[in-house]
Parts: sequence; structure tokens; C-alpha cells
Amino acid sequence: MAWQTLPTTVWPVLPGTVPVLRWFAHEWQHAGETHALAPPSPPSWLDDVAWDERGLAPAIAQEAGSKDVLMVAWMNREALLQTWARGQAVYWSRSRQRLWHKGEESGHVQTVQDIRLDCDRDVILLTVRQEGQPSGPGVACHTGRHSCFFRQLDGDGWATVEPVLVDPERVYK
Ligand SMILES: N=c1c2ncn([C@@H]3O[C@H](COP(=O)(O)OP(=O)(O)OP(=O)(O)O)[C@@H](O)[C@H]3O)c2ncn1[C@@H]1O[C@H](COP(=O)(O)O)[C@@H](O)[C@H]1O
Ligand SMILES: [Mg+2]
Ligand SMILES: [Zn+2]
Repeated sequence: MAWQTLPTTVWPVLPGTVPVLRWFAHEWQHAGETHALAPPSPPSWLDDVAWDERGLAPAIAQEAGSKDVLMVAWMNREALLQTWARGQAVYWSRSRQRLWHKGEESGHVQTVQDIRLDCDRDVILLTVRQEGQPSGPGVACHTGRHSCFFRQLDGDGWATVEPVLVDPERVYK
């Protein structure tokens, strides 16, 4: 039945439905706000990590594809949660004592493809895509190199075996 053909006796009822709909919309919105304000409980898998006495665990960033080990940094619960939630590596900086979204200054972010925990649950392994150059290998290290592991023990000393790809002066203040 088209609305134009509704019996006239129904018409007085119709305006009443508007406040009801408004009330419903308000409650709906309010319910949404309430839900958003309630602190969500942290995922239980955070408790499965064997955090050290400082609440930290080392995190290795390994490049997808090449399998190169790019860097090792630290995570706390919040860093791991944010890494998982945003899909980009977030570490805990020990010297700055704050969360560190890798690439926040340089733009050299790490897109996370996989997160693993080792056998005794105290080391985190990230598989990442490393940003850093428009083309060619990514730049994980703040010296402008692909990897932080650019020193190789060579006889009686440490030889630098990886080139600087990006001038650190250009990407770091
Ligand atoms: N960018 C890096 C960076 N990239 C890789 N790494 C490695 O990650 C480790 C971080 O673990 P730490 O707990 O030692 O970190 P930290 O002591 O807070 O950092 P530093 O005091 O050593 O800079 C370092 O020891 C390095 O081997 C870096 N460590 C520090 N930085 C600094 O982080 C800042 C932001 O850099 P972007 O995230 O690239 O923008 C800059 O000031 C950088 O100098
Ligand atoms: Mg350091
Ligand atoms: Zn480095």
C-alpha cells in the first residue's frame, strides 16, 4: 500500500513516529558513545609474552622477501598492541622513555606483515616492509643504511660492509 492511500485515521499517528525515531537515533548514538568511552580490555595474547623485569622484550625487524635482519629494538605491551593495531612497527625507546613509531621523524616506517613470538616467548619477530627510498632497498638504520647490522668482524676489527643509501642529515634533525 502506497503511503498516499493510508486511511486518514492513521495520519495523526505518523507525526508521533518522528520523535520516536529521534529518540531511537539518540539512544543509538549514545550507546555508541558509551561503547567508545568504555576502555576496551587489552587482548589476552599480550599476557603470553614473557616481558622482562622492565616490562620489555627485544623485537627483531626482519625484511619480508630478502629476510635481511634490519634492526633490533624494544617493545612493551603498549608498543606491541599499537604495532598490531596500526600495522606499523611501534617500539619503546629506552633512552627517550616513550613509544617510538619507527619512521616518525625520518618517514622510514615499517609496514608489518607478520608478528611472531619465539619458543620461550621472550623475543618478538616482526616481518616488515621497510620504507626509505623511492626505489631500491629500504632504510632501517638512522645512519642511512639498509640494516643496523652493517659492521662485520674482520680479523682484528669491525669493518663497515654496507653503504649509506640516504644522507642521515637529510632525514634526521
Ligand atoms: N631511527 C633510529 C633507529 N633506527 C634503528 N635503530 C636501532 O634501534 C635500536 C633502538 O633501541 P634502543 O632502545 O637502543 O633505542 P634508543 O636507545 O631509545 O635509541 P637511541 O638513543 O639509541 O637513538 C637502536 O639501538 C638502533 O640499533 C634506531 N635507533 C634510534 N633511532 C633514532 O630514532 C629517532 C627517530 O627515528 P625514525 O624513527 O627513523 O624517524 C631518531 O632520533 C633516530 O636517531
Ligand atoms: Mg640505543
Ligand atoms: Zn641503526
